Amino acid sequence: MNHFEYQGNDLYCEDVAVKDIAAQVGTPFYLYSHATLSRHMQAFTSAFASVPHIVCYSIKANSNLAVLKTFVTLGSGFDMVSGGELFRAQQVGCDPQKIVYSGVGKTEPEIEAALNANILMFNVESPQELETIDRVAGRLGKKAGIAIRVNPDVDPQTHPYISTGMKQAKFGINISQALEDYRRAAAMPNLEVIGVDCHIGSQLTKLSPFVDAIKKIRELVETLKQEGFAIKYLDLGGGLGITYEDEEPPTPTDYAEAIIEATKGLDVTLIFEPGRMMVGNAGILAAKVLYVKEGEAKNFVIVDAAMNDLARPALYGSYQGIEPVDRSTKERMVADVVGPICESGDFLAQDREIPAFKQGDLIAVSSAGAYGFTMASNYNSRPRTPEVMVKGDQVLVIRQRETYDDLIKGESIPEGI
Ligand SMILES: Cc1ncc(COP(=O)(O)O)c(C=O)c1O
Ligand SMILES: N[C@@H](CCCC[NH3+])C(=O)O
Repeated sequence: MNHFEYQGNDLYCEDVAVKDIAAQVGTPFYLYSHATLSRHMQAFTSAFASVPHIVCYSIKANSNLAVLKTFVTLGSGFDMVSGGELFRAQQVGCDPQKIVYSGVGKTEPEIEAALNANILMFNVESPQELETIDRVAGRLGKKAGIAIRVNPDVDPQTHPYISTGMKQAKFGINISQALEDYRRAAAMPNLEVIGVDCHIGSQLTKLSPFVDAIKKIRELVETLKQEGFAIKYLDLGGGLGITYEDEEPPTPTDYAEAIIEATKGLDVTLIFEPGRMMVGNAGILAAKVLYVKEGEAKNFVIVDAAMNDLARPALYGSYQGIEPVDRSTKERMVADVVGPICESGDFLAQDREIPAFKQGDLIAVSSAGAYGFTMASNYNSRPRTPEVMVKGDQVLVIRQRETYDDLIKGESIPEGI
């Protein structure tokens, strides 16, 4: 359920017509519904109400400060993966004891900043990282709370680029080696082993990979406890999928039931790092049709948003819905929806049956709230889009459109060239 619905022929976000926002901010723009963001967070937390847990929203999915603040206000913590994300978390006043830090390439300055911020836990992804965190913590006179990110070698049955929990992946430490590394960590003076972590991939539409991973991890948690490790947290990562086209992912309630059952008796606080399911269907990318070109082999609807604004179709061949902002046209056409970028991979949809759009029409690219703006670039020197949040009848511009001056910020022309 989300709050993008038609009233008559006009697409609305909550109480505001999308066309009115386009008139105000121009196109293209990202648009998020505050009510949908809140609803998703509440659905997730209430599904786990019966067990001790912390929700650490995964910043990378959508890192706009207003989105982060919305979640913090509802009690969320964060899963972060860089110094930049820590900075964002601090800007919105997140409780550092609800921050976990994942990622295979944490630098010393980033580790130092996270220790100084007093975050809850580092999800450690390699034996060398253990040593580095121990050294940096020693230098600062601090103890670092750590979990090892365990790679359980489970197939998440998702796109290979976003599958992380198989042994071919760069992520985590193989489950067969994890116990040994836990023992090594226990001997390091500046580390405090407090958890076990696992994240197997993104856009999962079945429960079985989550459950299979937990079965493997459970054994490790039990062994660690028997050996005297004080494992307080079991971080199960994110990964719950959403409907882009016709997928039927588990609901938060189904997911919670399966997880609660699979972790029964472990006596730990569960940590979750949901990203996509919180924000994906809470956002659209709105764009305007520049040209409709009828070709011999294909028709093209050329819009003013492109792969630099929304990379997912170009990067993963992924499906994003294309909806009219005014649905009064009943005629249909089959076309590629493409942007102005000079790449043949610059498409938002291919061979798609869509309304017979005309020059000047507005389109909504649906399910664009996750990994949309956060993966945008300035390729072809295109200023990045504004981001707008609607809350009831309020239109809140939460990021301005970039200017040409923003594009060249930090560049210089050295004398003599
Ligand atoms: C460590 C980690 N946690 C959480 C997430 C969020 O995943 P999702 O957006 O699929 O919920 C990701 C991305 O897949 C991740 O790499
Ligand atoms: N960027 C990916 C998800 C990456 C998940 C990161 N851990 C997507 O759009 O589907």
